[in-house]
Order: sequence, then C-alpha cells, then structure tokens
Amino acid sequence: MESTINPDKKVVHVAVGIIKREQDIFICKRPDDKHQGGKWEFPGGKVEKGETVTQALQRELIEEVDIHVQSSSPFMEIHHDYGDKAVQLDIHLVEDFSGEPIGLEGQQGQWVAIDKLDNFQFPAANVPILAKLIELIK
Ligand SMILES: Nc1nc2c([nH]c(=O)n2[C@@H]2O[C@H](COP(=O)(O)OP(=O)(O)OP(=O)(O)O)[C@@H](O)[C@H]2O)c(=O)[nH]1
Ligand SMILES: [Mg+2]
Repeated sequence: MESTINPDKKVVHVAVGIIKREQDIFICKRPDDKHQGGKWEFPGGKVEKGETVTQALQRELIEEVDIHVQSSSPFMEIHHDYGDKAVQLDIHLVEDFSGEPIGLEGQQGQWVAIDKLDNFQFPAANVPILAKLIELIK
C-alpha cells in the first residue's frame, strides 16, 4: 500500500528573502523549467553543505538579484511537501541591503505593494507568508 508519509524523504532546505522597502516587496518569476516553474517567488535558494542560512541567503541574493544583504531577521519557517519534493523554507526579512534588485538570471522581477501580492500566483507553501505580510501593514 502506498503511504503519503515517507520518513526517508529528503527535505530540501531553502533560504528565502523577503526583500522589503517601505510597503513594497521585490518578487521574481520562477523559470518555467524549474520546480513550481512559472509561479512568483521570494528570491532565494538551497542552503549548501557547510553554510548557515544567513550565508546562503547572502550568496543567493547576490547570484539571483544582485543585492548585498547587510542584515536580515528571521520571519518564519515553513515545512511543505509538494509530493514530488519536500521543502523547509527558512524565510528572512531583508530590509537592510545595498544595490538595486534585478533579475540577474534573466527572470522577471518587480516591486509589488504588499496589499497587491495576492494578484500574483505563488507556490502553495507560500500561503502563510502572504498572510503574515498582510498583518504587517494592518
Ligand atoms: N526561492 C524560493 N523557493 C521557493 C519559494 N516557495 C517554494 O515553495 N520554494 C521552493 O523551494 C525550492 C527552492 O529552490 P530553488 O530552485 O530556488 O533553488 P536554487 O536557487 O538553489 O536553484 P537551483 O534549482 O538552480 O539549484 C524550490 O523547490 C521551490 O519550489 C519561494 O518563495 N522562494
Ligand atoms: Mg532560487
């Protein structure tokens, strides 16, 4: 019998940055050929062996959106199983950075007001992030 819970399933640990300036957040569109392709995301990527989440976040945001993170603070942690892949998202708020974010890997990127984020389609795991961001501006 097939089980929906597989304790041996590898969990991908991901550092995610909520890049915030005043009431706006910088989001990017995931390339079509990637997991959850075509959806919008908060930039970030896999934590590599030997890296802390903060180090991974700094590296990924340089690689993906060309900004240098000066400091960040933990925002929330989400565990989600997509079936084809299980992820642990370590989400940090990034308000202190240098440079102007752009989609450095050819991906679309744009600043969006927090109250307009629900017009964009995000991966299912992101639902609690949007809910918490809305709380910030209430
Ligand atoms: N960056 C990012 N990943 C997310 C978000 N939500 C979410 O479910 N994910 C999932 O977390 C994983 C992140 O992997 P990634 O593709 O960004 O990793 P990466 O930058 O290291 O790229 P790579 O695939 O080229 O190694 C993907 O499975 C993605 O679907 C999000 O808001 N931002
Ligand atoms: Mg990435």
